[in-house]
Amino acid sequence: MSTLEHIPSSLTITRPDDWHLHLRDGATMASVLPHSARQFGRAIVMPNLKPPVTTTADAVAYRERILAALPQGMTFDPLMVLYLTNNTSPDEIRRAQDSGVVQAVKLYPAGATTNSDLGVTDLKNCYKVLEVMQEVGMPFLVHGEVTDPEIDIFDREAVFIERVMRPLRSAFPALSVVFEHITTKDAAQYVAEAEGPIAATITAHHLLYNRNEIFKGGIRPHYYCLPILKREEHRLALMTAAASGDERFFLGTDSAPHMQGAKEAACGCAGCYTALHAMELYAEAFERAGALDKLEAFASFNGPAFYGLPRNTDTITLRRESWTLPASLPMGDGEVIPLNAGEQINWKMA
Ligand SMILES: NC(=O)N[C@@H](CC(=O)O)C(=O)O
Repeated sequence: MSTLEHIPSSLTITRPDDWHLHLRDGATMASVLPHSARQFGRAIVMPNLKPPVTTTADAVAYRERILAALPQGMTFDPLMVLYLTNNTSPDEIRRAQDSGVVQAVKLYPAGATTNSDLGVTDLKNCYKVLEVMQEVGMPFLVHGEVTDPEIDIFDREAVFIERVMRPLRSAFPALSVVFEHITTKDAAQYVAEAEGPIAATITAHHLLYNRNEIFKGGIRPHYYCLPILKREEHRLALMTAAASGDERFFLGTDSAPHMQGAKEAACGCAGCYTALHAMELYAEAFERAGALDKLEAFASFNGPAFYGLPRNTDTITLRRESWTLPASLPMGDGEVIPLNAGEQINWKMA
């Protein structure tokens, strides 16, 4: 599919799911929801609210707020996640499992990213909890970056594999782990080759861009996210993994809205907003890689297989049609600037 004549004018695939989404809460959530629900049947909803979603009761209440904010006529199944802290109890995991609402538990190493201050300082504090998760089959979603300030920001994921991921998985070999939003060839290779139940999500922006994008013609805060964009060799390895057909790799947008002022600031927040146009961006990435025929497995099959859920039964259609992204999106009482704001994009959700 390297030449234009081989590119289809439209693409109909099983409805995809987003296995890593920041919906936030309140008015922002109400604005994000229709963007995600238009494309995706379900999403793994990140728990890094302020305060974070640390209990089953919090997750149930958050899910109800999401469903109440869903526009009439739209369907969307929010899959809830607990935020692991040093104080999470094994009983909380059993409650979560019994609830049928909580699908996974998330590791935010303390200080790694947005709203991670209450995250885990040392995974050893959580071994009793991880034992129960392994026993009941609760997946562990891992933000895979060390927080050691001595480690260069571009190396934090690779160092995490050696310092945290390998010891974790040798202590809990039957624990299902999702290495969230991988950004390096090291992580792609680790996930492809590791033994046992492991998978990884990959964002659209890490498939499309390398770190030059952050500095093209000046500093461009809307391309700053965590884990940060890496070198081209890493982008290529991620694209190869996503298009390989390997069931361990699946779609997770990590779409993360921050208000314009919080990003365009002296110390701006990390996060790219892609919920508006995620499938269009993934289609663009897979088209450039000559791998449009691999998009459906990555977006719609591999995730449910890993989570033990059925595939969605309806479809979406993407047309190869250029359109211009809005320059900004009103959200709550502010504006969010989507990734590629004001630029042309070659695919359009029908
Ligand atoms: N991806 C980001 O850069 N930011 C996310 C947090 C996260 O997933 O790291 C956010 O919540 O803003």
